[in-house]
Amino acid sequence: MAKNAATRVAELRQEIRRLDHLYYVEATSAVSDLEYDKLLEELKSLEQQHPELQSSDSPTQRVGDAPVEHLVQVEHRVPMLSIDNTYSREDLAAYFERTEKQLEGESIQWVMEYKIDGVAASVRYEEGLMTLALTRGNGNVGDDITHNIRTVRDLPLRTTGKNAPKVLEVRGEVYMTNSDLADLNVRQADAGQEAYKNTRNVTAGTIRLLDPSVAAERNLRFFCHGVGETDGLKAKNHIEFLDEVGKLGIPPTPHVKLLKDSKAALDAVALLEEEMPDLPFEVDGIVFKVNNFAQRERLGIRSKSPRWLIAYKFERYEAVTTLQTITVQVGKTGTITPVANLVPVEIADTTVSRASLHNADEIERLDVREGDTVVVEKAGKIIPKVVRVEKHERKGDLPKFEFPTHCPECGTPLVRDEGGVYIRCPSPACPAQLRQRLVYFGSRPGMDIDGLGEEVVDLLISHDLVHNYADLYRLTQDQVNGLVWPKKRKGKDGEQIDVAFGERNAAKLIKGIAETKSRGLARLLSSISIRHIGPSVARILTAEHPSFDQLCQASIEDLAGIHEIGDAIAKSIHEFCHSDYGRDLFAQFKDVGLDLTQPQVATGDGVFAGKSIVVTGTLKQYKRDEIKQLIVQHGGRASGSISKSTDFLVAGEKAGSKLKKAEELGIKILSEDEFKAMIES
Ligand SMILES: NC(=O)c1ccc[n+]([C@@H]2O[C@H](COP(=O)([O-])OP(=O)(O)OC[C@H]3O[C@@H](n4cnc5c(N)ncnc54)[C@H](O)[C@@H]3O)[C@@H](O)[C@H]2O)c1
Ligand SMILES: [Zn+2]
Repeated sequence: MAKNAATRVAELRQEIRRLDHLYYVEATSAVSDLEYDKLLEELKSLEQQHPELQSSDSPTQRVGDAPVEHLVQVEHRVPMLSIDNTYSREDLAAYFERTEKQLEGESIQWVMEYKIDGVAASVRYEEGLMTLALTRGNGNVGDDITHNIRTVRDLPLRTTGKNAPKVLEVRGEVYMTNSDLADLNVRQADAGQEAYKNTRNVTAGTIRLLDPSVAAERNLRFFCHGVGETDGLKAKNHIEFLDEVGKLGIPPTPHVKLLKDSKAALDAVALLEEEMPDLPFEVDGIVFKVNNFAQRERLGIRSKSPRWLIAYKFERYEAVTTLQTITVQVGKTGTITPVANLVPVEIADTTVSRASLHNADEIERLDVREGDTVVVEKAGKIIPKVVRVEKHERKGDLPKFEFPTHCPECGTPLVRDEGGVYIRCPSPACPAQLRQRLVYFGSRPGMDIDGLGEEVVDLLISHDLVHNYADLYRLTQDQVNGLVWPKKRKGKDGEQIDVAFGERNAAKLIKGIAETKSRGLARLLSSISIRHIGPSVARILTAEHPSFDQLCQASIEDLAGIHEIGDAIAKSIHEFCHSDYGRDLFAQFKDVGLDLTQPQVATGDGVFAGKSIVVTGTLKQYKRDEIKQLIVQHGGRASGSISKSTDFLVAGEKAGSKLKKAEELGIKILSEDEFKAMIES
């Protein structure tokens, strides 16, 4: 075993050194960062399991950069370290937990920043004058790149303001914007030279050139995100530091957020992820840092990275391909999304043939046209998107994309959301919206239909069994039994076997649907995706107009006159009631036996207020519907099945499995008489 491990360790070290050389010296990469980090992780864990194999020159112990021969090497006064990284939220959470343990009993504020995908540099100011700029090198010794850093226009040669610190070494990222890269690539093409793949590669290559005029032309930029040797700095934490350097005229890293604890930090990841696609520069992740300098000191350093910060990296991959056509899709609630249909291209082991273009404004912004060469990116779990157009490769004058004016599915004229960027199909009968709507109809906040989830909805639609909500109530056991799932099962000999929906599931589904017939008008109205009509609005409307017919008789003024009902709601419900679609749908609902009235109760009142009650067995004094009505009238919810959240079971004669289950769960059981006594009390 140890022998195998030794071989593998040697193999890994050799491969990682090769990749390091390509990455740091030649400024290219043979594999993705994720793949590289996996190799490094494997090496680390082998070295941990086999301490005898550890060695100080292993790539796990060193910061990767290597000096360039023709440049002058200078020792760092304070080492420039690496950052430990993770690709998963679980690991990130585990890191926060570890750090909190190390600083037991203290509260830790976290700073969240983008991890700019550029090249690290340390820039030294003495008495306000830029004196030296170094690459990170191997962390202890870097290359002198002062001549190139002087060309970075957003870095001052002399700091602004009065009280310049005696010594200030700012650490940060030299980077290039995406549009500068696009311009550069146009110039490259004009000169008959190859395009640069990404901004980081160009930047890494440029800052180490001897002739500074190239760097000047390429418009490099800088963000400060850290600090090296200092004398005379006032800041006690990172936020103060960024503020202080900003006042000196040095650009601090942007979009910084201060989070009060690790929970807030985890929640905030989504904020930066959301803004990411709109940034003018590349980022490859998010960095979290302990804000307080004294706490950083106490946390200290491990082999090659400080303990007080971590990089949460995105798996990010790019590819260049041709955009053949742009089509539009009708999505959730009618939103129209443009989609790029691409010449299939491999990105991160998957073949990508479609990518999102988000909305009409995005098409405008990218100025993307059918036939263009485009850069497609797949970052993390995000769906692939078109990040930019290689305009210099556009052949001739391609026509601009015309956004459709009518829904491609149902032909209804499209409308732009008030004030929004989205264009929607406003037709409630649009078949493209059917799936989303049925899924919501069956969900908990909707009609809460037992057994009707996304997959079942898909199955029913694909077999052409439902075209609207009412069709659900027309389904028969026979129709559903034999439905076959799209995914097959593997048999003993590897053969593909059909999986049928099955009798039990079918019975359960039909029963689950039927049980919702008595949910009442309010629930029904808020389940069928009428604009502005959610559960509470529906309850208010039906309290005033307790049947669908009464609701239809109300004028817009009547409706808008109801307390808490505004004009937009009044208009929306009125329009619905008087539309062909609305009338027809409710005629069908009536036809299949849905209760289109709302029992009158002061919500939250009555003996059963907030309680869930199930009825079972044969009752002597009440009909089923009657007792359910009574439950609702007394503030309760009549439910079909027993669960932990059931409060009472009303058990008549010959009560069977439900009674047994209720007993097992310790649910209070009421006889008919007890029930009667309660509502009459
Ligand atoms: N694909 C390959 O072949 C290959 C080869 C070698 C290295 N790599 C990648 O490089 C990584 C190792 O490089 P590294 O040690 O430079 O780590 P790193 O690049 O992942 O992170 C450290 C650097 O992030 C920069 N940074 C950007 N924004 C920052 C911010 N807001 N705050 C702090 N720092 C910020 C700093 O300059 C710092 O030096 C590997 O984990 C791998 O992902 C890839
Ligand atoms: Zn439509």
